[in-house]
Amino acid sequence: MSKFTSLKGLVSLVSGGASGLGRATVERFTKQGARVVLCDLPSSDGEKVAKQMDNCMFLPADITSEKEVKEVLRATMENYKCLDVLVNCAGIGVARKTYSIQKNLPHPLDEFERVLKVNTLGTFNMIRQAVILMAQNEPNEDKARGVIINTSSVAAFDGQMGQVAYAASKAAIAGMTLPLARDIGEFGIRVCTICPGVFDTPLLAALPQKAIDALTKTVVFPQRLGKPDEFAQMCQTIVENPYLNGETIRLDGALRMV
Ligand SMILES: NC(=O)c1ccc[n+]([C@@H]2O[C@H](COP(=O)([O-])OP(=O)(O)OC[C@H]3O[C@@H](n4cnc5c(N)ncnc54)[C@H](O)[C@@H]3O)[C@@H](O)[C@H]2O)c1
Ligand SMILES: C[C@@H](O)[C@H]1CC[C@H]2[C@@H]3CC[C@H]4CC(=O)CC[C@]4(C)[C@H]3CC[C@]12C
Repeated sequence: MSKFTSLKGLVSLVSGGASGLGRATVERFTKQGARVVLCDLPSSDGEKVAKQMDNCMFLPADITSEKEVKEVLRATMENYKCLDVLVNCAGIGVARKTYSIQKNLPHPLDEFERVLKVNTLGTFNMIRQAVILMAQNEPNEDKARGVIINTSSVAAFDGQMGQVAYAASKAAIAGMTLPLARDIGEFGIRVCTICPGVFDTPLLAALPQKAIDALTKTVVFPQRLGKPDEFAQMCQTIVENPYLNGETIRLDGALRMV
């Protein structure tokens, strides 16, 4: 069976794999026979989560650190001799308006910078180093060597009040998708980005229940929060469809945030 027609045996690196959408991706990929490197912060549940799964190892790193990501990729090569799939799930959110007139305070610049650094720079840091490994892979019959999946958000297009930093960071990830595909297509590496709507994860749980209920009511169909495995299923679909490249895919039940 040609490589990438199933997840079986593929060496996959999932950032943010200790929680939420990343964790669901690690679970689905390991169940489908992939060998998975779970990358997350040292302070995360990464070690515990990896131990609960077959063919999964935890390699701690802050995705914004060039040195730490380089070490994760080195260790991936040492343990698995290659890297086939990268799924970038690691990310943070913040709720902050551009200007709080009540406090006469503008959006803190360091907060804006932090969100862009983790979500956008961190995602690119993973990609720029993973490509080096993928480009060394033996190509399959279709000359394919690797697949990269990024996580943006519907906020990239329907950013709400208080989400200027988050929306900017996610719009940048969506904006990177096509130029990345153009840059690394010559190595046989495909790039796609998923824009999730509202999914039932610890990140969303930071919202008050009333706000979660209000957001859920704006999902057209099915009118419920997304299940993290539905995100993971989209990751599997992207890996297994060799003609899907350079695309940004909304996965949101037709939600358009107001
Ligand atoms: N949950 C949603 O409704 C939703 C919707 C759209 C997009 N997203 C995006 O999906 C991704 C996953 O979100 P989630 O809901 O699973 O969140 P989550 O908080 O459950 O998981 C995020 C994971 O990323 C890790 N992480 C954060 N900063 C990191 C860093 N610097 N280095 C390494 N790991 C880091 C965290 O430790 C955590 O394990 C995020 O990028 C988020 O913006 C989530
Ligand atoms: C579509 C999703 O990416 C966003 C929709 C609502 C956002 C949340 C809004 C409240 C924020 C509170 C906070 O300080 C942390 C981040 C948020 C939970 C934020 C995360 C992204 C979503 C879920």
